[in-house]
Amino acid sequence: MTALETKLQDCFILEPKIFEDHRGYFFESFNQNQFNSLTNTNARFVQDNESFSTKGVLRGLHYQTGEHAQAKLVRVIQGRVLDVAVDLRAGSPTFSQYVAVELTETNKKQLFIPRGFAHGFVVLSDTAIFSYKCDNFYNKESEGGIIYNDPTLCIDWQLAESSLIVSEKDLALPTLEAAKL
Ligand SMILES: Cc1cn([C@H]2C[C@H](O)[C@@H](COP(=O)(O)OP(=O)(O)O[C@H]3O[C@H](C)C(=O)[C@H](O)[C@H]3O)O2)c(=O)[nH]c1=O
Repeated sequence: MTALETKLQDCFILEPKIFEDHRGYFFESFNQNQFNSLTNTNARFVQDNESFSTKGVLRGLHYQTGEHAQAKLVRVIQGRVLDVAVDLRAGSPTFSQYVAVELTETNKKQLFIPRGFAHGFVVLSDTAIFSYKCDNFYNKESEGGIIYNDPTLCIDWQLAESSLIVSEKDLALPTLEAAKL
């Protein structure tokens, strides 16, 4: 496993070591010791999530507030997504900046998104299975979010707006300016 810190402090791209042979492949998708030493955090994940989406589905930008904030370690098991993490940490020198990383079944890259970030992704392949670990439990009452096409963030989702599939809930999310962070 290797880790590369992005321009957003504490947000890392992780690349596992893949062992391939005539049968197929094997890799450790998560190793607590390696994760801790590579990211210099000791996030302890307590919940795993999985979602299936078709092309153009955009989920996000989501976060949980306060003591229910979640750090996430995200990856793609099948397909190809553009994954986006937005720095919303109070006082951060990179506040409102984002990183966008293609996570695919082929590159097997993972993105570690610290607490205090908003997260979202758009599906670039026909379908995608998205799997991620959270270091805090789901808490519906503390759910927050930013509208995906926020004019301040100016995120390039790579797909035409007309091809995006967004839930009613996500379409109703506030702008960064209006959000209660
Ligand atoms: C997140 C979550 C949801 N749910 C229930 C609540 C709804 O009845 C249903 C679908 O939830 P939602 O529409 O919020 O799912 P996504 O739009 O995929 O939300 C996720 O997408 C972005 C990309 C994220 O990073 C978050 O983890 C999460 O907000 O699952 C649960 O029971 N537990 C959970 O942890």
